[in-house]
Amino acid sequence: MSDKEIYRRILKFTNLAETNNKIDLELYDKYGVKRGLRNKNGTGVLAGLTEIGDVIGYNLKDGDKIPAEGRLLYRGIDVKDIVDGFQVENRYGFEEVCYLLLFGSLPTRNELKEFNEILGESREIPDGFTEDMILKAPSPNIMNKLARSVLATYSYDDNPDDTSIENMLRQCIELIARFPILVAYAFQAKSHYYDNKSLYIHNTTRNLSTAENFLHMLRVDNKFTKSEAELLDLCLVLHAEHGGGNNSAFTARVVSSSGTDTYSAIAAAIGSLKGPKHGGANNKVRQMMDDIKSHINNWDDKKEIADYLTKILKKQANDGSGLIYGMGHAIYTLSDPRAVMLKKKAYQLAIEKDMMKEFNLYESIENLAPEVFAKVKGSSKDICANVDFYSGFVYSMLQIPPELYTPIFAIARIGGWCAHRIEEFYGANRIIRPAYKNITEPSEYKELGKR
Ligand SMILES: CC(=O)SCCNC(=O)CCNC(=O)[C@H](O)C(C)(C)COP(=O)(O)OP(=O)(O)OC[C@H]1O[C@@H](n2cnc3c(N)ncnc32)[C@H](O)[C@@H]1OP(=O)(O)O
Ligand SMILES: O=C([O-])CC(=O)C(=O)O
Repeated sequence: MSDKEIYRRILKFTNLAETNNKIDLELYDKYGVKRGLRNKNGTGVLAGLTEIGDVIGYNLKDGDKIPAEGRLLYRGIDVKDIVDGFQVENRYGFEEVCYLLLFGSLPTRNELKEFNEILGESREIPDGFTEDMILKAPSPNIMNKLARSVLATYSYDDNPDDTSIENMLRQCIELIARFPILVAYAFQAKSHYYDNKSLYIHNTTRNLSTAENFLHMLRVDNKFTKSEAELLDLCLVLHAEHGGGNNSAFTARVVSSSGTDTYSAIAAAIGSLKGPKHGGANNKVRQMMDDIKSHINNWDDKKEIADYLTKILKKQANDGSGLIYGMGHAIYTLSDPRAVMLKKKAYQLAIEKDMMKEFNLYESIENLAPEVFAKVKGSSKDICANVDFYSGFVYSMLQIPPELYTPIFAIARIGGWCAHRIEEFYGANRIIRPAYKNITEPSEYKELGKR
């Protein structure tokens, strides 16, 4: 059968699939179902307890949501204080944050040293893995390759299904240590096999920080500056964790709750993070900005920008999704503290690199989007720039290519996912199994000839 014929038949089935998979949105109200596990006022349905991350975006007064500036706490400590703490001591912070997320308290100097040494030792990936699992099976998408590499790791692990806490911790620490390598090699394979570039497979290092090691593996000449590594380290710290309800952590928790192995749960979380409404939004912001730049004549003309944002919201421009990527959040209302910090960095870098024209365009979009959103959608929902809005701009100034924006998010978030897996497994210890109400009328099976 020709491809054309297959396509024609699929189109026919598409109409059926479309017609038979629509659920009348009013039924959600009728049966009291919380669509997207969200309450009427936009707050999330309470689905669990956690001690890992706390995301604060509003206050509740008599059941009403009162918008507030955003705050993010890791194990009860404000992420801003964590950042100030390691920066003032002129050291890297990501490993300290992973320790905090996994074990629940800040490490002493000696504990941090021991933890860093284990991470360094765990970077070594199994013999033959790079050749057989990465170079022989590249992917045009690094997140896809990362998920497949995590699943493939199962068959290189002598004890993959042992869910004792010590074995799970070993697997988690190895994944935290190896994500930068898996991402760097997946990127090199993609560049070589899909983009016709030379292949660079640099050996990993033991004594460098996670951020330094990643830049070392990524750059053709292994070179990077201290300030570049510090900037990447800050990005990793800011992306490491976001509570139990964010889509990828919740995915890791749902999958873990069935009792399955670490690799299955983490591969599923990677799949979630890849989505354009979650971690994939950072690359979508970059594509949207390219689209906006190519359609707007005067980047200083606020009306022209607002008109184009209106078109985006009406699904008449950009990718037709109707979304202004990098804007809006399920919890934050007035501000996402990570976006505030990344914006400051973006501003400093824009001055240094003579990119203020571009920075100003980002800022205009950030400022105009909420009012255009309110006007077009007739919604009183507060939307602010989220972590994905300025991160790509920052990465671009580190000469990091766009296809690595979301994988870098994963290199950071593996810390949070592992903490949530362990907490779900040992804290909650119940298979997550909500209910779905079936709303179809019962019908009879008919013989093939009588349909
Ligand atoms: C790391 C992260 O995951 S941060 C988030 C990254 N994602 C993005 O930047 C993508 C753009 N933003 C969004 O899609 C949303 O703001 C989300 C998914 C992040 C959060 O959404 P929520 O706050 O839960 O809003 P919810 O899904 O209830 O949407 C309410 C309405 O606002 C719309 N909306 C929310 N944000 C946006 C946006 N940025 N652009 C256009 N419409 C938006 C929704 O499409 C929906 O419209 P509808 O009722 O017509 O279907
Ligand atoms: O909390 C969310 O819904 C998404 C988010 O910002 C994150 O996971 O970092």
